[in-house]
Amino acid sequence: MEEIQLTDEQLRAVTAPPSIVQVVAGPGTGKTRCVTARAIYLLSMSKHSRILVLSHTRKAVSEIAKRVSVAIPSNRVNVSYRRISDLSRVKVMTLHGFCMKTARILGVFNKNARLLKDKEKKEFLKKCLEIHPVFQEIDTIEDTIENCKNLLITPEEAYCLLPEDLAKIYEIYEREKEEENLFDFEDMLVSVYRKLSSNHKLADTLRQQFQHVIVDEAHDMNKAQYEIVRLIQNGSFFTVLDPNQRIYAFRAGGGPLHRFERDYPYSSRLPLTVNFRSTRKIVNSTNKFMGTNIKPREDAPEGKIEILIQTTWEKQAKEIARKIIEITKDYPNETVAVLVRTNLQAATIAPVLEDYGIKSNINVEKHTAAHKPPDTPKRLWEKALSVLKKLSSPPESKGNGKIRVTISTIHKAKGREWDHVVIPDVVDKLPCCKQEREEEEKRIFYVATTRPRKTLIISAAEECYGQDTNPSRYIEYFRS
Ligand SMILES: Nc1ncnc2c1ncn2[C@@H]1O[C@H](COP(=O)(O)OP(=O)(O)OP(=O)(O)O)[C@@H](O)[C@H]1O
Repeated sequence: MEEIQLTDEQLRAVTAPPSIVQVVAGPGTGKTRCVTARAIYLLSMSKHSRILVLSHTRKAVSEIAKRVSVAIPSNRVNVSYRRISDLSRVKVMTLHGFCMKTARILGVFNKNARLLKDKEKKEFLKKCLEIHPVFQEIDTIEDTIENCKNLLITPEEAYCLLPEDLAKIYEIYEREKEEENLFDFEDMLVSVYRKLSSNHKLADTLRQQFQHVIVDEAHDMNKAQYEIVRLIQNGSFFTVLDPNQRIYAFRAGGGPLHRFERDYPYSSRLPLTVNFRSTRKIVNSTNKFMGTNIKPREDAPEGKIEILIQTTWEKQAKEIARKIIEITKDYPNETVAVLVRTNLQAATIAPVLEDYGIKSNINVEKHTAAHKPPDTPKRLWEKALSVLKKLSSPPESKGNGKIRVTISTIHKAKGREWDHVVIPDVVDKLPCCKQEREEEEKRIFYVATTRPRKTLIISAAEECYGQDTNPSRYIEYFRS
């Protein structure tokens, strides 16, 4: 059993009366810690209450579930130990998992309906494009349809919002899918929302099931998810969020953020102001970069930030490998992560590290797939692939084979932390990467730079995947 230590401001959030509470706080300030402590606190308040904790990723869900199962609250929180031992009253689920389960309970799809898996979806969409050709990249069409559904926009409404061709293909996709008795991932959200919003009795039954709803990382909820949670919460609704870590806008995430205050005008908004994760230097630089004012914890060490600039991508990758060997020699039991924007970066850096005896656990996202990104010219793509081959040339020095690092996309790294973090390819325009809007790119970089506990290494090359590049302007904020 592990006691959860809480500061005064964390304690205030955890023990706020069960009503509508929004904890708005920066990275490393203990939001996830508060989610865990709040679940246990609510569990202890009544022997009948049931608590639903929702998060976005399976990793986050298993982490919260693990923490809830081994945690006891700080002795400053008055709880009944007998009550908190009944963990069956806390359900920790992903938002998608919850919607899937609810869809099944509500019987929103008929018995023979089949889920259209991601891989099949593209093939299915191609068939629809034979009925009505649209001269756009298939990925763009797929994203558009997905986003419409996440925003609860019907095909009829899409005609007022999108170019006619895109609205038409959305309409055809929906029609053909229904005819073939198929449904996709987003249908689960849309159908659950429609069923609950049109049948108040059903929504009421669900509301009786959980007396308290807690949502972690609420800044990445899309409209469909937000509306569903709104329909099933019963007046005790605790959310934690950081608007500066909103990195799923490209999938319509974060849209409902501004709705919260309007929908819940009497909610309590509680801040957390101290970062417990990172060194002073990291907290101060990320503050400067994002214009935030988060305090480092009192005993935070000064720490260091290193900037590496190399002439070529290959030299950069080798320098990163050497740095990792150096770090793990000094701190053999500490964790190291290389955080990237794209699957291609993960695929290209892993073999270089391996040549140096560094093994990688790769954690990439299907939405940043390593297939050719839509706006990459064929010539550039071939060059990028040839980089992969060239990297098999013998390196200068080998590691001892015992070093392990995590290579993760930044999207998969949210909510996580490591002792040492390397961010490669911090350039103004990364080739082979479909860049998001400036503000979103900034938030993505912010998420990456706020993951390390001790060392942050920011790296760039003047040539990436065969293309001339400039080190990003972002780097200036991290120089001493
Ligand atoms: N009161 C505290 N005392 C000591 N350590 C703490 C305290 N609160 C949080 N921490 C530690 O600080 C780190 C960050 O906490 P947590 O992951 O809960 O932050 P977060 O706000 O969810 O971060 P992010 O938004 O960046 O994911 C963790 O290692 C956690 O154990």
